[in-house]
Amino acid sequence: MSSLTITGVTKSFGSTRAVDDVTLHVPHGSFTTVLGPSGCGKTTLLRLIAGFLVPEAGTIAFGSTVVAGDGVRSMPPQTRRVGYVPQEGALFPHLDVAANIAFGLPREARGAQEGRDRVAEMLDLVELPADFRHRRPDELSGGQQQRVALARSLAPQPAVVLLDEPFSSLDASLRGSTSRAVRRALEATNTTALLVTHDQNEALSLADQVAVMRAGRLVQSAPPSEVYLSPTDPQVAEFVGRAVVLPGTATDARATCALGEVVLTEPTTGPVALMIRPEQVYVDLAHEEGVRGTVEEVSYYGHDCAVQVSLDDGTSVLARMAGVRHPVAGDTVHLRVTGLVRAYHPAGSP
Ligand SMILES: Nc1ncnc2c1ncn2[C@@H]1O[C@H](COP(=O)(O)OP(=O)(O)OP(=O)(O)O)[C@@H](O)[C@H]1O
Repeated sequence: MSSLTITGVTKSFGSTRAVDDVTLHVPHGSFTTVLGPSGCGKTTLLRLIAGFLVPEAGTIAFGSTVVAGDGVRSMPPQTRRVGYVPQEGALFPHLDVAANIAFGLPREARGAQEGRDRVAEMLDLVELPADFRHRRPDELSGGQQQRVALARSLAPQPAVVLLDEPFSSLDASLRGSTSRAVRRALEATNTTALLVTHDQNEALSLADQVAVMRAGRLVQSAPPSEVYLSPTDPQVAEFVGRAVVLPGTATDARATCALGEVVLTEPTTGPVALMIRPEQVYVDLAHEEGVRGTVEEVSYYGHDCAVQVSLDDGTSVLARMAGVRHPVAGDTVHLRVTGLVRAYHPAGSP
């Protein structure tokens, strides 16, 4: 295993810059998710790392070994020691689970005890029963197939594992349990991994580091809580979750806006856009503390609910609260902001 370092990598298709000057470091043994909307260049980035594509600028290094770029002859995929887990359909349908997992092992190991031991070890690692080794892929559920695909990619002890939306074909509950099992397997083997997704919850819940891409560029890479609570701009804020963005005026550590006074993550001064997460908006049903508004709509999800409130000044604000006791449309409520708020200066201002 080794770290992965991408420096100033660019790749175009005709006039489309699919990956534009991307720099990203994935530390040894850590898990990074690459999050971005459709067409932002996520798959192209993975294909560059795997060696299926060659960058026109920049370098890609596994540990201290440069595998592509800067005058180095691009190392072909088969010599890069990369494990690749695609969306679905990755397994060879005519081979059983054991043969699929052993596929990437040296030929002499495959039929030998060494290969059988490695298959058993990998099945255990991805939390599948040992007797699954004799099943064919069509005798497995989608989630089990993806676990086998991961086992196959890990068997030859790759330097880096790349996962391209590996859970996108699974239904919601299977998706959660499969992704957590995959995460545990990668952690147990101290594997350096990069997972591409357009699912915000998946990106935030699995990763040590989230790399957000937009139109070919990497716009932020940081731990999940930092991307969520301190996104680099309001667009990232709205992409990684629901956000209330309000105009305000900042004076040092505080700012005023339609929701009253808020405390800022970093002091600043002047006109700002304030990014408030809906769960930071406290809905007071019992007291008349905070800014008054009228509930327009309540979306009830069981564990929590989303409450759309129209303030007396006409500003519409989304709040998220526990589903145990909630208001109904037409109720008068009072809102106040809890926790720290990120302020952005309007484009063009210092
Ligand atoms: N082989 C290709 N030839 C021409 N254009 C391509 C090629 N591969 C990708 N592109 C273009 O490059 C851009 C980035 O594509 P890419 O597949 O990397 O995006 P993505 O973020 O993975 O999207 P999705 O989430 O939909 O899979 C898109 O505009 C796409 O049309």
